[in-house]
Amino acid sequence: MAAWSERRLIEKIRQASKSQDVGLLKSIGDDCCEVVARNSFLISTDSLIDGIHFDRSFHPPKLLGRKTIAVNVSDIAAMGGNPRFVLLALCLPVDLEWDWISSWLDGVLEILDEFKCALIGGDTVKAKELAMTVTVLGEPLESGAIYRNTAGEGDTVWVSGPLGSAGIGLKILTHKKQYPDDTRFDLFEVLIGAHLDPKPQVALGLKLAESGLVTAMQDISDGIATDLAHICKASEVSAHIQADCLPFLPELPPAAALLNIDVEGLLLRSGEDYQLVFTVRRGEEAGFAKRFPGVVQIGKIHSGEGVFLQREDGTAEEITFQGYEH
Ligand SMILES: Nc1ncnc2c1ncn2[C@@H]1O[C@H](COP(=O)(O)OP(=O)(O)O)[C@@H](O)[C@H]1O
Ligand SMILES: Cc1ncc(C[n+]2csc(CCOP(=O)(O)OP(=O)(O)O)c2C)c(N)n1
Ligand SMILES: [Mg+2]
Repeated sequence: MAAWSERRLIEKIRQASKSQDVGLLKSIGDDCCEVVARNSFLISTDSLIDGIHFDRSFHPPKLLGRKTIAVNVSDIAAMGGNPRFVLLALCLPVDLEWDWISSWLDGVLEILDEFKCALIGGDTVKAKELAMTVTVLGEPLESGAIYRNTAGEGDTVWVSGPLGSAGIGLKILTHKKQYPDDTRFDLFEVLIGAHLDPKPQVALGLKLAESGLVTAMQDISDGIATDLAHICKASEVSAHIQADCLPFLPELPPAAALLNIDVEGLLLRSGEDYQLVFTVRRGEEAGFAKRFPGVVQIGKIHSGEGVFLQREDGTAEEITFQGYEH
């Protein structure tokens, strides 16, 4: 199978990236790109490394291309912004097949198109290991971005959708790698999809920011135990969440039972769901779930520090920063 070549790859990127964006003065092909700043930009960068962030043996390249952009766009969603421009830095082993990187790029371009986001530059180098770094620029609403450090006592804590799906999805894929003939997991495509092709909550993030009722927000990449702890630490408050309020898909418990994995641990600690966790200003929680279908109230902000889980049986546990660790 043919290996990739730098000139061919950059030509494919250049051809595919002819953006009509009026804010784009200079795109791919010069020392820098040049964009017009209307107000301010939200700017974030994140890397995906072979063997750490993905397993090429089961991650289809096109879906990995989508995920590479999705996890970065999710950081813009978490600030209540709109992703506009992306830079792509690629470290590629010399023997990487052209078909693989070409499909990966097709996934990148597909999701960028879905978010009306333009690829405006990057870098391509030969390297020992496969790694991709994405930088994304987004625009906040005129009313401003939503930060992590502005949750207040009496605010309620919410999540945008089911937790633990991506975590169990990864466990299923890892199991199927070892036992390819185990057909018991064929019913759990939705969980596998949550790992392979996560959906960043851009539209919801914008609506939440627009509502003026959300005091702090963050995306869930490392699990709520860690990501809610970021909000608490930055805001100098504590959060008390209810175990029986944590939302999950109906497919999760039977899949977890087959693999003998604890459901609560998946919901709190597995990460990569790219849902939003956010706080709603005190006294504004009534009617909030009706206004934003799918969002779920899971707890409340108090004084003090840390994140605490309360169970139905009356037991409580501190879970501060107990999410995914590299
Ligand atoms: N190598 C680095 N140099 C400078 N800033 C960094 C570096 N690594 C992380 N940061 C900053 O630390 C903060 C937390 O990073 P991270 O945990 O990766 O956030 P996220 O979960 O949103 O990707 C961010 O503001 C990020 O820009
Ligand atoms: C092969 C493989 N092993 C483990 C994981 C699980 N995993 C890798 S990174 C990660 C958390 C998110 O990554 P990070 O780089 O911390 O994102 P950030 O918080 O910077 O957005 C998880 C749950 C995976 N996706 N693939
Ligand atoms: Mg990061």
